[in-house]
Amino acid sequence: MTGYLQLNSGECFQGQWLTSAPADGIKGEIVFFTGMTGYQEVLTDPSYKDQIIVFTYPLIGNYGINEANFESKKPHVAGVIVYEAKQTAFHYEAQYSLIEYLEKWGIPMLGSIDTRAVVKKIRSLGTMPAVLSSSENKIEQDMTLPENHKVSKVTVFTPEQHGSGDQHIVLMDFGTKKSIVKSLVKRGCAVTVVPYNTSFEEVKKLKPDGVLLSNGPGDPKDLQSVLPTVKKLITHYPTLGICLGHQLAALALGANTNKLAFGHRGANHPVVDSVTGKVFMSSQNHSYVVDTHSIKDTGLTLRFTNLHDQSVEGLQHEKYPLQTVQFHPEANPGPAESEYIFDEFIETVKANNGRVFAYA
Ligand SMILES: NC(=O)CC[C@H](N)C(=O)O
Repeated sequence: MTGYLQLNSGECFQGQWLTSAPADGIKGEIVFFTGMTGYQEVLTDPSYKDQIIVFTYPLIGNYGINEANFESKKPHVAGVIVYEAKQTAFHYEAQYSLIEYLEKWGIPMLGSIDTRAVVKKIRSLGTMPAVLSSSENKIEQDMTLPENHKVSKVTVFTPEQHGSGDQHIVLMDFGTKKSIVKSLVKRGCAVTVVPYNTSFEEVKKLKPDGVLLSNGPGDPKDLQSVLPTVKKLITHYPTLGICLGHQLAALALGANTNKLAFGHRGANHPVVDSVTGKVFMSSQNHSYVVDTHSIKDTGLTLRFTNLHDQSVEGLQHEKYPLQTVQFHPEANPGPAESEYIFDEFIETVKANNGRVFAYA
């Protein structure tokens, strides 16, 4: 059955539904992911909440969907665009085909789309609102995306415990990926995942040895209400910020964030670490970046830089034991070369030895 993708810039692409067609048009910000594999992790990463995702690799779904690689309990994307998707999964661990999985969750997937042409538009005009619908004529004129608080839709409602060990990490959940929790648990940490709006006093009662600010969807500036708490956490506990968590740490300390034209979403973004002098490939999924110039006079120092566009990939602080990264050290999808960020964090936490410091 024929379906259409219409971009806010006016172009309309005709394709074929690979799942049931959505009853009404599906609206979302259109973004593209360049990795060849890892679609299961992308679909279930809460940072993609309500976005329409274009997979640039031309054949998606070969190995199906398994039980091991979910990044959260369900898919969060609004819709999926591919050139071709496999009807049947070819992998011994596959539980569903990609099509069955999306069908189960009511997420529409449109195939036979010239994804290269779509990506070229997004690359030149930037990410934009888009609509998926079944009728060319029914396409909506009003492409404005509704204002919604995405983080409150993907955070846990009550604290959750994972793992056990001597180091207790409180994970502020702005839409965390399971791989972040796993990365801490496998290093012998007890992790308490708490709702994104948990107060400093509540976190303190949990007696953390360290705090992790998670990834998550949307514009970091929509989360002004949590910035005072984020600042207090950074000034009292060893802290690691990942992606949205990195952006929130920067905002809380007085730096600024901007929106990139079309973001970084893929599994092979080169980043240089100014401490080791080494370059590694990183897994990325973000639209916003910390403005390089804005870190001046904040006490923040630049540690990681993106080698494609020189954008900020990670920060430290002159005084506080803070490390932030724009990329994903937990990988999934993508290379695990930057996992050492977790090792460093645990070392910092251990060296701090449970001390609750309070910097002025
Ligand atoms: N993966 C993330 O945490 C993304 C952060 C933020 N929502 C952005 O798009 O920049």
